[in-house]
Amino acid sequence: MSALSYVSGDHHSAWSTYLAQVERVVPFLGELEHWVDTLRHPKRALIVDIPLEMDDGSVRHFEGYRVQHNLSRGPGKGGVRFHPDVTLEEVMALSAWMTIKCAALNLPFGGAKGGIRVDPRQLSVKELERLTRRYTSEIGVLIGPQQDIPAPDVGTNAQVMAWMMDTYSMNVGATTTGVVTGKPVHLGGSLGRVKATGRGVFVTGCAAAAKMGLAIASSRVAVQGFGNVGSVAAELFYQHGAKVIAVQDHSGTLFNAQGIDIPALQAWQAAQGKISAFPGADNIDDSAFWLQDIDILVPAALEGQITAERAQQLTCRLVLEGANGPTLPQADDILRARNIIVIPDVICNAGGVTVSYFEWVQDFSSFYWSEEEIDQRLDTIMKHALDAVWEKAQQLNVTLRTAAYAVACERILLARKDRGLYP
Ligand SMILES: NC(=O)c1ccc[n+]([C@@H]2O[C@H](COP(=O)([O-])OP(=O)(O)OC[C@H]3O[C@@H](n4cnc5c(N)ncnc54)[C@H](O)[C@@H]3O)[C@@H](O)[C@H]2O)c1
Ligand SMILES: N[C@@H](CCC(=O)O)C(=O)O
Repeated sequence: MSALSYVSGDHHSAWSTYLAQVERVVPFLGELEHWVDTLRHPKRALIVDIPLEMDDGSVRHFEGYRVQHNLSRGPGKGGVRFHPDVTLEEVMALSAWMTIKCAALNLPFGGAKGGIRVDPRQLSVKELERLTRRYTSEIGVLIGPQQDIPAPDVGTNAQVMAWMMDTYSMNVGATTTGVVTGKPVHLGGSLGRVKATGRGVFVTGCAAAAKMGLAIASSRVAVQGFGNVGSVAAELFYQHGAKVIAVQDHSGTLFNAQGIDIPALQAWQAAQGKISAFPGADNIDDSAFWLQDIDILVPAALEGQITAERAQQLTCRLVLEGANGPTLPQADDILRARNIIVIPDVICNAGGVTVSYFEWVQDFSSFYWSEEEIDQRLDTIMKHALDAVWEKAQQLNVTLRTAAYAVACERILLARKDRGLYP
């Protein structure tokens, strides 16, 4: 294994977490181990400077990235994150998790990710549009409907995707809907995409709960992150009779032992831009979130949230990783020792990229599917992927994460091997 010169070596970074996860699958790769080093090397990493004229006339510079981790199985695919903590190493890890995710679901994509180190909440809509357009032009050398297809992630949404699509289209001189997914439906977006990730979390959660003999309707759930992923997952659990007793976002933590009224919280969040001070629950200390008496935990915010210490404290039986990389490797070991089942990010939150794949296919054929058709296909793919990984975990006697990596890495490395190395 060769270390990358541009990596910090920080053992708590998302990239370190990803590398540790790869390490755990190596004993199960057989002769494909010969190729595993390819997974430790992003194919391309672009750093861009984005000068932005602010509304007051001043100019600020922001750092942006697009990383294509692996392209062995198809064009790069993965979201764009706007967040003040974004770094190159984080984007590398997020792009690598996309490689594993797309292969675990058998989608014809490699893995990519992008981001800008910025707090989008501090920008006006016009500043955000200018920032997005300049970023899109700067990464234009890498993206394209057959090269690399961005999508939403933390801090971005359908509007940001519309600006990206429009900027790319202006630069190439033709409307190119297939360059990004997660667009508004009237601009070539797919029905079902907005709710797809949360829906996938719920569907895989139900399938896992059924295998464990855990009844959703009487379960107690805690959700960290109340954005695109967390709020939809919470809504589906609520609709199916579960009590969502704790919700946390960047502004604070809510608790209601009788269950929080999720539609009311969604309305509050939409109006306030945060969950804190919601009148239908108590505001509790953030650290208390991890101590509640629950059956199911849905981390749906950022990486590294389930530390070894928190893994010891959790009372749940099931963790559904809506977020990418929420569990540190040491915590994974503790959860396994405590018989807490973790449905890993690369399966659990794959509903989003799966419907992104549907969107990309629909854009190419200019033939659009009904929401019912999309939901049915999504549910089938998610359940099938979970079943395959569950069976693999039993066969190898490993966690579901390592089993998912075994399924995915076999596909990626076989593609690498058969494509060969020489130009
Ligand atoms: N959007 C997608 O389609 C998609 C698909 C798969 C995975 N994911 C992953 O899901 C996670 C959430 O993404 P999203 O699209 O819902 O983002 P989002 O921007 O819509 O929401 C993020 C949420 O996390 C909360 N948050 C931020 N910092 C926090 C902190 N320190 N503590 C608690 N909460 C905090 C925010 O308040 C917000 O509620 C990310 O890990 C992302 O990579 C997103
Ligand atoms: N950002 C999302 C969605 C990616 C996509 O749709 O391409 C993820 O992490 O899976």
